[in-house]
Amino acid sequence: MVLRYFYDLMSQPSRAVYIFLKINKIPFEPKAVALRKGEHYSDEYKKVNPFSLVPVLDDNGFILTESVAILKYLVAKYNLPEHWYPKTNLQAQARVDEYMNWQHWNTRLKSAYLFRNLLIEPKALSRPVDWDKVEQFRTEVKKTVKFLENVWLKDQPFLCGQEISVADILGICELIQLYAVNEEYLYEENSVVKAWMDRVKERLQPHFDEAHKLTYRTREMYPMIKEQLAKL
Ligand SMILES: N[C@@H](CCC(=O)N[C@@H](CS)C(=O)NCC(=O)O)C(=O)O
Repeated sequence: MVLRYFYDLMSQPSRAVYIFLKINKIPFEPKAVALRKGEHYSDEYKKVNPFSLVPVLDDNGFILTESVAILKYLVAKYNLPEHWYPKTNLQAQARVDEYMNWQHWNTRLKSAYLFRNLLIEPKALSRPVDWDKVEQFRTEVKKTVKFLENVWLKDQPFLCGQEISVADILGICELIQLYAVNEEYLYEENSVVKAWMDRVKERLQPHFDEAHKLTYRTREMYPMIKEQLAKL
């Protein structure tokens, strides 16, 4: 039985599932999909995912989209440890669900829009960075970081309790996207959030760094990219 995984490591939810597969030693056939080359718009890929998005899991013909659904499916299928996504404690499970629902419009939306406005859109559309918009999203990211500190991480080391869960993997993969565009000060200046990120990273190594090689490389190239964008 083959588990095939379609992903692009520049995609935050793709990295979350990738790290999760690795950390739990789940064997899979990697199917990299290069979003920058538009491979997700090919007819072949649309047969896998008509939404033209990554990530996608193909479990012997059972196709599943949406990182949250994929993570929950993997926990159940491989009977993974309770802390990733609680089974017996209904309220603990609901708390993880609560974060995963919250993050779509918060950690993910705000960080992804900032990243998009600094890099993806100016590059793809050959137009200068809209600095007013960037400032708006910086403010939004700061608000999200404050919520992480004052709500999710209030009195606990991980987003949903005393132990790491899938929520932490999703959350850190969204925030770290900002490192690629030199905006990491937005979360690093918050000591509670920074300590949480360090804690989560440590638990996910060496897979965290492996999954983020492309993010780190983008960061190295960002000063040059920024110079090019300034000339548009
Ligand atoms: N809610 C989805 C989001 C999937 C998604 O937005 N993927 C992005 C990459 S992060 C994508 O494939 N974008 C391609 C495009 O918009 O053209 C999940 O969590 O899996």
